[in-house]
Amino acid sequence: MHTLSRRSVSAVLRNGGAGRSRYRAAAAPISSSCPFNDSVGESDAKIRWYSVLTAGRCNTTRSTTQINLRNGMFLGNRYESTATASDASDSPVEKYEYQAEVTRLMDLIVNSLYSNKEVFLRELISNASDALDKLRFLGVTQPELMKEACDLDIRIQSDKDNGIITITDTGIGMTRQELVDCLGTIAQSGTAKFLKALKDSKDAGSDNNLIGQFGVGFYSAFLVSDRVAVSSKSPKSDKQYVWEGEANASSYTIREETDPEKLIPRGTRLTLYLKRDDKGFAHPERVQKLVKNYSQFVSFPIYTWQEKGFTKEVEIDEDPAEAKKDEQDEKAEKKKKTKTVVEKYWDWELTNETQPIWLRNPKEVTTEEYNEFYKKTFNEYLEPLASSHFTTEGEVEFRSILYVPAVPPMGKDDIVNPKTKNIRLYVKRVFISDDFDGELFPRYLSFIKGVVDSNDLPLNVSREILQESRIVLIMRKRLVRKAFDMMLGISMSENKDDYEKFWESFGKHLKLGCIEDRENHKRIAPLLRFFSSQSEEDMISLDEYVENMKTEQKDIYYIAADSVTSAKNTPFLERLLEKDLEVLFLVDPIDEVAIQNLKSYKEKNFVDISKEDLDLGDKNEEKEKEMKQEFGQTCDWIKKRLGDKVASVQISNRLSTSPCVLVSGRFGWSANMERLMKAQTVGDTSSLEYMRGRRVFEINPEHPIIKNLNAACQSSPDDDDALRAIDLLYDTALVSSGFTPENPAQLGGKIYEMMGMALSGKWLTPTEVQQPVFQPHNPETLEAEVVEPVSAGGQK
Ligand SMILES: Nc1ncnc2c1ncn2[C@@H]1O[C@H](COP(=O)(O)OP(=O)(O)OP(=O)(O)O)[C@@H](O)[C@H]1O
Repeated sequence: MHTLSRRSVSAVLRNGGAGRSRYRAAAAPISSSCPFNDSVGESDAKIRWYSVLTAGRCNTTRSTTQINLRNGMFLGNRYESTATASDASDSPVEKYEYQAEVTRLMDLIVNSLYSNKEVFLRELISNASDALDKLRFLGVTQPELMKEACDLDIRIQSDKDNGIITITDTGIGMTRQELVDCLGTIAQSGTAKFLKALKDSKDAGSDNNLIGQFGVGFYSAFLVSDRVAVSSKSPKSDKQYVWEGEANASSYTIREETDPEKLIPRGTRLTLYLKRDDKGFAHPERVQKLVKNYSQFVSFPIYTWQEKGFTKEVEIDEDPAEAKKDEQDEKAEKKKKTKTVVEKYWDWELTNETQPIWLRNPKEVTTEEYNEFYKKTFNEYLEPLASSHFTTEGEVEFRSILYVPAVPPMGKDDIVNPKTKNIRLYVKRVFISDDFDGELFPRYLSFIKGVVDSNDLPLNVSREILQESRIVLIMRKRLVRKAFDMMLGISMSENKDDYEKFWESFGKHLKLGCIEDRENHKRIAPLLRFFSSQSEEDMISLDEYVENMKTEQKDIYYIAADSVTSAKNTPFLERLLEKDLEVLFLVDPIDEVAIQNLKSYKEKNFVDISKEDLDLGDKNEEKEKEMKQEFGQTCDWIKKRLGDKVASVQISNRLSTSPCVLVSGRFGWSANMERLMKAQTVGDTSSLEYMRGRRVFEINPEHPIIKNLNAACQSSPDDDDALRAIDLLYDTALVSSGFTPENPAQLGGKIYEMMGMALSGKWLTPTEVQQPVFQPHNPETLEAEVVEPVSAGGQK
């Protein structure tokens, strides 16, 4: 712990922290570049990779703000330059306008009724910690950045009488240009996410919630401050600059720091001038409590400035009358009187736990601590569903804590976007990156969060190294295995709600895994859940299905449809239900492809009951032969009528109440797949015709319609009514089997025609039917006039 002698305490108080009056600014040109891109002789592509990750802000601002070429520098929207100093400093003060989004954000923050304002400290400490991380990382290859001999730490001092808080870090700091780029614009940070969520959210009342959910980074300082000063010294520049902004202002100022008392060796000092109602935040005990509460797991020491006391004995001045009395008392002992007093002084106090939690012995870490670490590190509000803390030794050494979140991230495209910043990679405790593209986890597992600390990777690890390294490959395998162990743990837990939550949030991810990760099929399959013909309300696992299989049942049956209702009413189910065989209902668009990729589970094949050659294990060759003899000719006759629409007509073994069904060829698309493919095809769909495969028309020989047609085939195969019945039968089978009819209007026409035939003579005589009930009164305007129906024996 960094402690100061009591004498130095007052010096520290005067200088605001780290004995920094030794450092003086020397005149030197200002770096004209982005923070970490192209400075300090940087040539190493590896570093540039990290630089791009961390300094995206510079690149994005160029297009959105005006470029003023002055000394070759990008100056943002500077619109006024004035030499009037707002401070003791006599350096010129330059005024800049905020980017439009920042103004909007500031407006929101300043006028927000957000009650949990204390998050400001968490956000600012997190920025300080990031700045220290960046310095430590860049310092590996550019030791000159760390030439100032100061510890990597964060110090928070508060002045409760004046309502001022200062937060000082010894991190990477900001050059003048970086102050403009970083604090006057918004980049791809949590703040940008906040703004996006705000845009997406229709409910204006949720603004306040969103501040809490995303954090608004640096600007959260304005939740509690009227005025904020950011004094920063980058190791890439010889000068220190001060950024100053006020709540409710559309501009900020930048000037050089020239007051020697205020110079810092490296890093950034934020001074918050608190609003009248928020001055309570400057109470040292409150600051300490907030740090303990929100920033316990920041991996750099955080010191807060605290009043301390120690007890000592002091002599008491004696009362003269008493003294005289004592003198007279010869037997009295010659002993001075003392009392105990408390001596007060101020000193820095280490306020957080600095040993990273993942380096601790798992036996000594409580679930609450793991959950707290998760919430603080990943800015989460809900506890994780599971966590796993482990160390691997041997070939590759690393420590890790992984978490399964309770909810998916905001944003619809996350399932296909592996870039989630969910895994924080450290090498020997140095933070390296959280920007991965599937290197540590396959994209379908990109929702897993956690930290990984490797002892084997080099500190200057680049993306190329990550992608090609054998070490990373082994790490990935182990991480994936641990992630599956966690998920299996949730699935086997007695608390069924947890797995339901998990499945709702990440079920789709696992199904994507069936398609993308053949190697882990055995791990994914037990985690899958489906509705079934015997469980329409609660999803079942494949294990439950297998346990419920009939002794003679060889396969796992499934049907894909667009809903449970469609699935349970499909004609394909008829015989299976009769035989009490369970059928899985695949109602999510991705289900069918996922199951087809799995192929089997516990040596039982998945069988689509809407495809040809369905074997229900009850083949009766004798009966089949008989049926063929009786209906063979009818099958040929129907095939002749339907032509190329079907590949063949066969006698069905899967129907009991429907007359017929249209099944897909074994290797072709099911009706469900055909529907999905059509929905996804843009433009001409004719190519789909080639890909959909063959269709087989199956007839139910027990059904009266088929029996009737069989008779027609024998007696009058050319009868128009019989042929039209075949057409209608085909079209109806198309619809009931889940396909889309090629010409729905024509099908409607056929049905009306049949209805007409069925109803003719039932209520009206043929002549009455000929008379229209409505007649145009005036053919030009087509206005209709109701004509009283003729009542000639029939009913209206
Ligand atoms: N203490 C600091 N030292 C160095 N740079 C800082 C410091 N505080 C902020 N910055 C710079 O200002 C930028 C803006 O900070 P801000 O907090 O608004 O966003 P962020 O940290 O990038 O993301 P988030 O919104 O998630 O906090 C940071 O990216 C960083 O470059």
